[in-house]
Amino acid sequence: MSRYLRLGVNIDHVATIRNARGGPHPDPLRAAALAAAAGADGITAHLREDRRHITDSDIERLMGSIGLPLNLEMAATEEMLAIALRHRPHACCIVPERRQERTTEGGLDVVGQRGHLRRFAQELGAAGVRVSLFVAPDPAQLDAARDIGAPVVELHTGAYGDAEDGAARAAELDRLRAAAAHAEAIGLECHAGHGLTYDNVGPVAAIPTVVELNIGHYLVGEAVFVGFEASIRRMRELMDAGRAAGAAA
Ligand SMILES: CC(=O)[C@@H](O)[C@H](O)COP(=O)(O)O
Ligand SMILES: NCC(=O)COP(=O)(O)O
Repeated sequence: MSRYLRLGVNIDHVATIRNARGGPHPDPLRAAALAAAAGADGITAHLREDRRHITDSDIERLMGSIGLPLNLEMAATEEMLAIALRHRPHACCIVPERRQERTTEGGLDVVGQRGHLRRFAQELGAAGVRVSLFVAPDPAQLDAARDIGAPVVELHTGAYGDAEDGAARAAELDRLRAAAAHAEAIGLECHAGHGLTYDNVGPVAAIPTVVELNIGHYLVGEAVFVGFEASIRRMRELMDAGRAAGAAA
């Protein structure tokens, strides 16, 4: 029997639209409530160092009211650690961050930053927070994640999403499949996300050892045309269809 695949809805880019005008609308909290109504299993929000979308006040309000597990994405900085330890969300996903980047470009270098990241994994874990590390589908990064005591990895699916349809995309999918199998073999829970769309989600949902997808930008974009709940429900259908196809294969 195939494992349930959770959907974490990332609401960052609702805040991007709000911040374009500086007022309160559209409110990411309302988006979180709609996501819950549409069947999301969790809410993901990335508090960037430059606060370009989600703000401290958003995190505070989300913690108080969403009724779904919150996955706080954050860089491995002292400022973010203090915020996470103050709020103690259900989960923290540690991500790499560059102020100049347009979006999260790659995975963490866990191999090179083992010492630094170990303390974050330990302090957050001791506070009861589920820690995940956002990494490229690279077995060496997964081994390092396990070594420093992180229970979960989230595979960066951006390269897969950006790849041309055909051989390049198939190669990226193979990397994701192999990394997800490796995660299971070494005892890590495996999530995936970034750049997933209606068109590319199926094959990732079919990977049996991936148990959570975090999806945001595309859902918010589609919401402009069909509404936020409808975009989430459609994504959920496509995830379920992908999962079922994977189980039948
Ligand atoms: C880490 C990650 O993938 C998400 O946070 C998502 O991409 C939205 O945030 P950015 O677009 O600011 O990276
Ligand atoms: N960690 C990935 C995430 O939360 C959503 O990424 P995207 O769908 O906004 O690219």
